[in-house]
Amino acid sequence: MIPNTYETGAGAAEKAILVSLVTDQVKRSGADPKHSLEELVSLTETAGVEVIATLMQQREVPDSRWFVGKGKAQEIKEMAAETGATTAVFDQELSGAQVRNLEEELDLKIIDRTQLILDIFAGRAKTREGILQVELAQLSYLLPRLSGHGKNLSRLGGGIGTRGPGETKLETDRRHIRDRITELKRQLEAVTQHRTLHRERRRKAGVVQVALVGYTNAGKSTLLRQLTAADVLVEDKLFATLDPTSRTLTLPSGKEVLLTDTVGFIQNLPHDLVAAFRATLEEANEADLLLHISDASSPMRERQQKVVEEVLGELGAAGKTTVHVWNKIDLCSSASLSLLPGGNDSLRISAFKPNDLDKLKEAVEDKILGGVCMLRIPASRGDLASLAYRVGEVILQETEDDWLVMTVRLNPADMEKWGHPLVPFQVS
Ligand SMILES: Nc1nc2c(ncn2[C@@H]2O[C@H](COP(=O)(O)OP(=O)(O)OP(=O)(O)O)[C@@H](O)[C@H]2O)c(=O)[nH]1
Ligand SMILES: [Mg+2]
Repeated sequence: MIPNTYETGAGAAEKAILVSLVTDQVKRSGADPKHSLEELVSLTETAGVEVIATLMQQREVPDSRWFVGKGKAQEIKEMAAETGATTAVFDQELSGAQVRNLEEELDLKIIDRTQLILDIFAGRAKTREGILQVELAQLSYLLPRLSGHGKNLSRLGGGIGTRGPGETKLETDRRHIRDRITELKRQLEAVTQHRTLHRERRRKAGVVQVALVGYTNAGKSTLLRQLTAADVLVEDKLFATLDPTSRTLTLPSGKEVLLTDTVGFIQNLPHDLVAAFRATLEEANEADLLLHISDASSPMRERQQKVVEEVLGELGAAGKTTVHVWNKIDLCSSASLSLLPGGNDSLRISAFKPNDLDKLKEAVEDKILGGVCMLRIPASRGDLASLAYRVGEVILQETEDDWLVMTVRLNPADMEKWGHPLVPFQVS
């Protein structure tokens, strides 16, 4: 039902004009509209569509009918006629009525930023969970806009914005879509439960979980690949990763942790979308340690870091133990590096430098393995001894009569979570 290719159907690449309306509200949001528009160019190209031009307009508030002003709408129309563009992509969310009005007036397919992101996600989703999440997000987006799509969608055929629920579904009544949303939520719940059980099992077994989180294209999958030799997709495209992948990472001490790659974040990610991807992002929420990866070479690096922190906050993962990692420093000038925000918890690396990877592993080790303590365990309790090995770094182990005396480096937070059986045996 959801094709995985970006073919336009017509053979030649679809051409689009990108439009950003800078309203007072946009100005207040803290996002830089110029950078946001540049990001929209990347998103559009990721969706396999050629960008013909970008237009910006300043207005206090959007026009209720056309979103942009009438003059700007005319300009888009003329430009499309000259260049053969068939689509206009807007950087801000449009109402159903605005989409309909613009489609009729401009005779173009009208897409907004959210729809474009959803479309890319639809092309990326591979696992059952991913596919369910994307469909849920698409339907939640479409429901309030059901009347918004006019004749143009069917006339123009395939291409961006037409993937997913499909026309026949769009024509069915809202009730039908609501039922489908309920059903998708139910199915997702079942998949999520399965994932939760899996995670619980890992936790009980004392497996330390580390999640790579960060803005899209920051280098999370590259790091998973470099650190664990995992065969994961790395691409200079936005949202290359949609489904979480986990691999075992061996730390310098030989201790093993589970490292998970997650979906990237982006600014103006609609709340509905975040909610739909909650199940996937739970991986981040449940991790013992977060590696927050940022692209140090991006002109928007600080804004991107903030966006990620905001989304983590929404997910309830704000207070988690985190290592901030500035990646891609090989692409930074020394001037740009000198302006990079520092702090004790932040590292500067290039994912392609083996020394930097070692630095990162050491930082993970330091965070996970805390202070040294001594455990006195009855020699008969092999289960406790192996738990100690799994949750910490055993520095020394000796036998005294019927006791095992172990010197172990344990993280207090980890002990609190799953080291309970060891607590009565801690002697110093
Ligand atoms: N020069 C340089 N490029 C890097 C570095 N790390 C990653 N890249 C490149 O950045 C691009 C994006 O990398 P990914 O690992 O796919 O990024 P991601 O964070 O997984 O992105 P999403 O899955 O889209 O969220 C790729 O072209 C990588 O080769 C680095 O340290 N230096
Ligand atoms: Mg990725």
